[in-house]
Amino acid sequence: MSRPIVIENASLYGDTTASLLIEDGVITKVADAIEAPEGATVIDAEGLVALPGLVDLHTHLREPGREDAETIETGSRAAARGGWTAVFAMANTNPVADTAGVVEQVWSRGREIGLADVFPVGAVTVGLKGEHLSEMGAMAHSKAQVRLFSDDGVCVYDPVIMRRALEYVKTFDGAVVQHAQDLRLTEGSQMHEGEVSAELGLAGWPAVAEESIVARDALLAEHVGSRVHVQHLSTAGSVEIIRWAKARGINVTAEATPHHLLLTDESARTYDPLFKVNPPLRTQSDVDALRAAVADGTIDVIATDHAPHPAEDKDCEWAAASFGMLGLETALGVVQKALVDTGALTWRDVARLMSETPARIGKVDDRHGRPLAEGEPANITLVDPQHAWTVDGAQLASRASNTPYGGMELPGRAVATLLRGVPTHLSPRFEGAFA
Ligand SMILES: NC(=O)N[C@@H](CC(=O)O)C(=O)O
Ligand SMILES: [Zn+2]
Ligand SMILES: [Zn+2]
Repeated sequence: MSRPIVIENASLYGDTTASLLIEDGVITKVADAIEAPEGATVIDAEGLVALPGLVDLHTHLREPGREDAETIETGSRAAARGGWTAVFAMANTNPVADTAGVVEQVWSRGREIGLADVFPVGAVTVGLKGEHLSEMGAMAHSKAQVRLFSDDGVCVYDPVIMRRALEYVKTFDGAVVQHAQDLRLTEGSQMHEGEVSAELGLAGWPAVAEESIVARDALLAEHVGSRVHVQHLSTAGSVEIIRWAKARGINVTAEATPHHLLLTDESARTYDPLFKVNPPLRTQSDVDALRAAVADGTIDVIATDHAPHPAEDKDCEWAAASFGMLGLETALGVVQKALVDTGALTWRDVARLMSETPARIGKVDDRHGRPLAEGEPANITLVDPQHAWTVDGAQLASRASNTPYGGMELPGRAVATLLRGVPTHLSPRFEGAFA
């Protein structure tokens, strides 16, 4: 049995101040003051915000196959440092996570490492090729209990395959998670299609390439009475379509990434491929629409799309570089900067967007995204909103260092993360307490 932990004077959800007692991985008491039991570790959380452990619905861990970019271990460590207690690992690995064997391997490796719960997302189609449905049922009934299926990296483009996938996931209450990108409209695309792409002479990626698929899939989900989740929403038009679909009662949810909530296509002027991402960074008016949608609940989740790439795939000219950027360790700070410090979100909203709702969509809300209350599993993130820090790609836990925020100051960060009462991340100020 581990030693009990007392977290004193934390600001729960940024609202009320309380102390928490944690015993055997469970929150056993929440009170104004708690007398520490014999042998307990006591943490002074004055000034810190306590949130339920964060749940990332969109992570790339790269294992198996691209361990030069990230492993389940380095990615789990990055997750823990970023305040995440659970991550959903995308299927675009090598081999692709399109069988029960691969998803079980990823799930078990996550358990073995123990720094975050790793929930594999299964591929919708065999090899992400978009032609034949994968063995979704076998993945759902494996010990990984897969509920989310995505060909992320590529769009499930064929409407008949998409329809069948939506019908199939209904049998185990799953969802199809879509990377909405019309393949024909984005052939050779390098960045958002607009004034900046025209000036820079880079091939454009029109907003309609995303919006047309979002609209199609909302209609397909309605037609077959199934559930669809749209990944990395990036345009104002996509927000309008999701708003319309929800008003119509369609079972659709959507996520936005921290980078689409902070950065714009103006950053492509640097020609630095660290800003090259799929979908591309859009305009300020798109960013404003995404922020408003996150605040009013049209967008349900903030997910990182943490996409590690080795230096050789980013230290090259823009057109040759891979799409994607790191996100796990910077997400909280970016969200605080873009949304909390600007007054758009409260910390309670952050708990909903980055823990409770992703846990519900991923069907792990019996374990994650739980209330900070007695009897609940002690998955807890302590955030220091005053702990400003300057991002340095070389200092991140990820094996890769492709962060677009290098040199940027972020206002706050996770200073402690507990997974079932076990510290998976402790900033230096707490290391002594646990020594
Ligand atoms: N987002 C990205 O730019 N890249 C992701 C794929 C994806 O999320 O579509 C990757 O796997 O590198
Ligand atoms: Zn994607
Ligand atoms: Zn992705």
